[in-house]
Parts: sequence; C-alpha cells; structure tokens
Amino acid sequence: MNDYVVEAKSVEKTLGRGAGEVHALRGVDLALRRGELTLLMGPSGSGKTTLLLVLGCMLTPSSGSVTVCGTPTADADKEALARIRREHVGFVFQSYHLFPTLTATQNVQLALDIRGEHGGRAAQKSRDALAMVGLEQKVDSLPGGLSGGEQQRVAIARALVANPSVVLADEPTGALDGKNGQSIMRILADTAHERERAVLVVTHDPRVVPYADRIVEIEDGLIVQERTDRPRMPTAVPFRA
Ligand SMILES: Nc1ncnc2c1ncn2[C@@H]1O[C@H](COP(=O)(O)OP(=O)(O)OP(=O)(O)O)[C@@H](O)[C@H]1O
Repeated sequence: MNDYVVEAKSVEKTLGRGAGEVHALRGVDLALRRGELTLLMGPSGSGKTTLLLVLGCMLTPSSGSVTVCGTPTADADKEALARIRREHVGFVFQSYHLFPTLTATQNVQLALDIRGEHGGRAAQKSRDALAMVGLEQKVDSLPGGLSGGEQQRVAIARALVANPSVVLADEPTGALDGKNGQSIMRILADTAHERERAVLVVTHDPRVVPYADRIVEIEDGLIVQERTDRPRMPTAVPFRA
C-alpha cells in the first residue's frame, strides 16, 4: 500500500484524427499523494488539461495506465469510469460551471444527487460544505448575485461535498483577481493539508506557486521538471467573506 491516490504510468494520449492528430501526452508518469498540493504548469498546448482529464478518468489514455485509489482503470467501461469519478474525484474548472437558476446550496447538492443522496440531509451537507469555504451567509444566493471568487468557492464546495480523495482543478484562479485568487488557493491548500486530499492544480499563474508542495512542469506532452522547493506560503489571506 502506498500513499498514492492517483498514479499514472507511461501515459500517452492521442487526440484528433488523420491530419489533425495530436500526441497530447507522450509517456507521462505522475503520482498524486494524499496531503499534497501539486501544481501542473507548462506552456499553452503542452497537455495540461489533457493530463488532468486523464487523471480524473474523463479521458481514457491511448496507452499506459491510470490507477485511482488502488483501482486500475484500464479495463473499466464507461459506467465503471463514471463510478470511479463519483466515488473518488472532485473537479473544479476556471469557468465555475454553476447552474444560474439554482441557489448555491442547490448547485452543491447536485453533486450529492448524482450519488443518490437526496433530501434534508443532503441539503445540510451542502450548506456545511459552503460554510467550509466561508459562504455560510450566501447559501441561498443565485450565482448571478455572487462575485467570481464566491462562485468559484461554490464550485469548490461542490467538488468537496462528497468527500473525494482527489481534487483536480483546471485554472481555478484564471478568471479571478489577485485577492480572490489567493483565497481560492488558500482553500485548495487547506483541502490538501488539513483534509488530507490529493490536490492537483493546473495553472499559468506564477502567483499561486507559493501554495504548492510540488511543481510539475510539462512541455509538449512530457514532464520535463519536478520541483519541491518553494517560497513561503503567504499568511493571513482572509478565508471568510
Ligand atoms: N479534441 C482535440 N482534438 C485534437 N487536438 C486536441 C484536442 N484537444 C486538445 N488538443 C490538442 O492537444 C494538445 C494539448 O492540449 P491541452 O488542452 O491539454 O493543452 P494545455 O496545456 O491545457 O493548453 P492551455 O494552457 O492552452 O489550456 C494541444 O496541441 C491541443 O491543440
């Protein structure tokens, strides 16, 4: 038994067909550990999103293997992959992906609905998840009444409410100003360190580097560097609204 929540070995992924075929990943080895926030950085088109989607079982590798919480995904059919995602993976995207006509609580609760959890207990869990990201005053707000940073916190609450072992975030600060971006990174770092999850953040944003335990750099579908040295994390970024 190791500490790895997600382990990718020799992963290759080809996208597109014929003249448009692209070797987006060309033999990637990467393991994500519990309690660690990993940043995945690299130039545009280097394969970051593709790798995140492969690690989260949204895309199947063309070759190589991905193991999630000890379960190899190679022989999993669509349904089995969906089950692995439901049981183990939380996703956060740059554009939040919230439903505009649902309240913050209802948006979070969707993540429980798809897992068969309904009713008052699910609503309470959703409000608790929103409180965890400092949004206890906004549980009944619609996305349109929330700032970008608050909407991203709703998206994080939705990713965390079902207690996933791994959180995969694609440019989660990309649409936010510096202060909101920092409070999002603080929440993701707490998710790794205090709630003992494996967290992977894809980013271009050098301001998030201080939150990382590990920085992995990808270029042209290959991991070219891994670093664990980092400057000190900024202190006292307000967690609550
Ligand atoms: N559906 C697709 N069909 C064909 N090629 C694709 C497809 N999706 C992505 N690609 C190509 O695969 C390569 C990797 O794309 P990917 O989105 O993973 O890069 P990225 O590092 O996340 O880029 P960015 O930082 O711009 O978001 C790029 O060359 C991209 O053009």
